Amino acid sequence: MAEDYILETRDLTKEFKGFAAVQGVDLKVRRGSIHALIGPNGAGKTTCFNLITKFLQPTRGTILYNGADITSAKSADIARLGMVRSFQISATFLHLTLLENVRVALQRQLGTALHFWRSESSLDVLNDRAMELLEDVGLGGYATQTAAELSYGRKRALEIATTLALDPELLLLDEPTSGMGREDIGRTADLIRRVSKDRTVLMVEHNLSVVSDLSDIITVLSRGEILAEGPYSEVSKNPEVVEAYMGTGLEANHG
Ligand SMILES: Nc1ncnc2c1ncn2[C@@H]1O[C@H](COP(=O)(O)OP(=O)(O)OP(=O)(O)O)[C@@H](O)[C@H]1O
Repeated sequence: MAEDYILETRDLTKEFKGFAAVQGVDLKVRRGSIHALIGPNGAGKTTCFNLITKFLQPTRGTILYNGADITSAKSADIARLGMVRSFQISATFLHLTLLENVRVALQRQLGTALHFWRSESSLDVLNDRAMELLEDVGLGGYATQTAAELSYGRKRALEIATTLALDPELLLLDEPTSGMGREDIGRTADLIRRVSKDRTVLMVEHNLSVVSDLSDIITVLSRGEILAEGPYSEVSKNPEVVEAYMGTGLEANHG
């Protein structure tokens, strides 16, 4: 049976003044999987994400989403197609409550459905859905607090709730545990596992313990190119990968 890929890149390449930050990348993300993109600093992970989400235009190559060529699509079109990148914390409204923050995200998604706003009961529906999303990310008990009052880890969870409000089919997570302490890392990993149940997750993540726990498939980038791909058990034993990570404790980081 043919594999079902939600996202595919072919020969994806981005050059900055002749320097190839991403070169000839053929990435295949299987529907329903948690797929991690890892690699040493400067490997091209962020550039890849920026290309996929159309923040950057590739120098050459093709990007297919659900089989459709989105290489020339606009960044704003991508979310409508079901591919959503986790918001940066700066997109959170600190003076609003958590419930209001999620409601804003839901309203954004429903923005064009004007008829929806005509009835009072539709606002209740919105509140109920916002509450559900907060509960999904473990923030049900904080709904009436302002975002400013949250710990760093919980702000990141709120960011995931506002992202889920857009009901993504493919969720792109940008270093979801960066800057977190051990407890928040564990909570975030559980959250990612939970929200991945009925969607695909592609994440750039530096914490290899999180990567090994969560990922079905790992793509290792090095100097803009794919160095290895497979489950963590294979990839972490690959001598080229170990060498690329030399001194960064690829094995030591695990567990
Ligand atoms: N706008 C740009 N102009 C010039 N060079 C760039 C630009 N963006 C990225 N680069 C270069 O491309 C390479 C890949 O960068 P990128 O940020 O994609 O790597 P990364 O794997 O995300 O690294 P990190 O783990 O440190 O975030 C780096 O050498 C970087 O200096």
